[in-house]
Amino acid sequence: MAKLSPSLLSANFAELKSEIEKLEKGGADYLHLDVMDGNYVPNISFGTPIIKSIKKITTLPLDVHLMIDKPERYIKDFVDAGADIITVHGEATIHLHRVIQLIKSFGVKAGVSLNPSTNLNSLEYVIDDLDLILIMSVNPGFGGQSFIPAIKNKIKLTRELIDEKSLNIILEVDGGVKLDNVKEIVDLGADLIVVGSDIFKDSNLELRTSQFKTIISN
Ligand SMILES: O=C(CO)[C@H](O)[C@H](O)COP(=O)(O)O
Ligand SMILES: [Co+2]
Repeated sequence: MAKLSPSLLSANFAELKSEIEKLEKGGADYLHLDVMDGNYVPNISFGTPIIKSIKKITTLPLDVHLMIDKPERYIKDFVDAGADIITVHGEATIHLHRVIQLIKSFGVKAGVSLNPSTNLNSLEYVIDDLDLILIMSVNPGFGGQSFIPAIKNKIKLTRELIDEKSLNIILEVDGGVKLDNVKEIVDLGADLIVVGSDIFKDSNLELRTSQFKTIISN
């Protein structure tokens, strides 16, 4: 059964506590936290102080998606802030193997994210060490973009690779997921679904979250 990780990127940050409560009531399984540095991606979002505050008001696991250059510089800070999963971009570091080991040395789950144009083969020599693979289905940096259709095949191939090797890896899909395409994405083999704008565009966050949960649980 697939799980839901709402992205707070599209939340109203002045109402963060009540918005998180609504996501929890709607059945969210994780919270997806998009950290952007204005360098690896063109946008700036938020960092450790916000994550530390969120950790105090929720029991949901924090799924931290680092869209930052040289993420090795900040892994300990995100662990200390309360991250349960830390996902780095394979394209953002020269020493991907070392970063994965660093994340795992803190007892935190390690993920690698791939941009739409990055080949799955780039994970060949690290895949056995991963807890999660995040397939980007939009170019990272902004919420509210459209799902790139070519990524459907990448999701399918990633699922096949994980299953062929009998690996215990969560397959997460992030970007452009909406009520009308989420079923297809789950059927392609995704385990963890990120949804940002298509939840927060609805004034009833709890209902919208539960609608996604109903679809992905069936
Ligand atoms: O990593 C991201 C963007 O880089 C976000 O997690 C993602 O875009 C979610 O937002 P939406 O569902 O609106 O596409
Ligand atoms: Co994300």
